[in-house]
Amino acid sequence: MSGAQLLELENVTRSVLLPDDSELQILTGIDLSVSEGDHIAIVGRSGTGKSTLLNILGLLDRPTSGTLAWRGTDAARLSSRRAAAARGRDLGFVFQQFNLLPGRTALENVMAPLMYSSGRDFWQRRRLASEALERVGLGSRLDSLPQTLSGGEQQRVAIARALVRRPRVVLADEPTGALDVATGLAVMQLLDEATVESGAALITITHDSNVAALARERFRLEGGRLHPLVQEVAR
Ligand SMILES: Nc1ncnc2c1ncn2[C@@H]1O[C@H](COP(=O)(O)OP(=O)(O)OP(=O)(O)O)[C@@H](O)[C@H]1O
Repeated sequence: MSGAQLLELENVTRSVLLPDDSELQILTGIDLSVSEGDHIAIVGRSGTGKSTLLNILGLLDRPTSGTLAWRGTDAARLSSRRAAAARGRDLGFVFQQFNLLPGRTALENVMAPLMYSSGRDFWQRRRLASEALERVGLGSRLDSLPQTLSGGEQQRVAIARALVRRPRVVLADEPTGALDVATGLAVMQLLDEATVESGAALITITHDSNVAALARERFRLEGGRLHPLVQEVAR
C-alpha cells in the first residue's frame, strides 16, 4: 500500500528553444503521482524524453509549464537551499554507468554522500556505509576498488551509495543498461527489495520491458505523455 505522497506532477510540459528559434516540445502533459513505497517504471524509445522527465523528477530541471510538487510544496516555490537539500538527502540516484569514484574503495564510495551530512550521519558514516554494503551482499568487499569488481557488483555499490542517506525517492536511469540480462535482473530485484525495505519510492527508467515488469506501476513515455502500460512480458 502506498504511503505519503512525495512527488506530484500535473500537466507538466518541457520544451527547449532550438538554435533556429523553433521550439522543441519534449514533454507535452505529464501527470504522475509518486508515494512512499511505490515502484514505478517508465519505458520509452530513445529520444522520447525519459532523461528530461528524470531531471524534472530529480529537481534538477524545472517544467516549462504545469506544476511539480515536492512533498506538498510547489517545487517552483522551494528555496534553492531546500531544493539542494532535497536533492542531497531525499533523492538517491543510480546511473547506467555506475559513476563510482575510481581509486576509492567500495566503502569510501558509499561513505562519500555522508561527508556532506551532519550529526549521526557524519560521525557514524563508516558504520552506516558498511551496513549499506552488507545489505547489498558486499560486506566482504568493503576495501575493494571499483575496477576489481564485476559490473553487477559495481552497481550494487552504487545502490548502497544511493540508499545510505535513506532517501525518500530513488531515481534509477537505465540501471541495468551496462549489465547482462541475468545480472541486470538480479540487480534490479535487489534495488526493488532494498528500496521497499527502506520505505523509499523507486522510479526506474528503462528500455527493457523485463526490468519494467518488476515494477508495480508501469508507463510508456510516448508523444510527450505517459501512457499506462499493461503487463506485456512473458518471462
Ligand atoms: N537542451 C536541449 N536542446 C535541444 N534538444 C534537446 C535538449 N534536451 C533534450 N533535447 C532533445 O529532446 C529529446 C528528448 O531527449 P531525452 O534525452 O530526454 O531523451 P531520452 O528518452 O532520455 O533518450 P535516450 O533514451 O536516448 O537517452 C531528444 O530528441 C533530445 O535530442
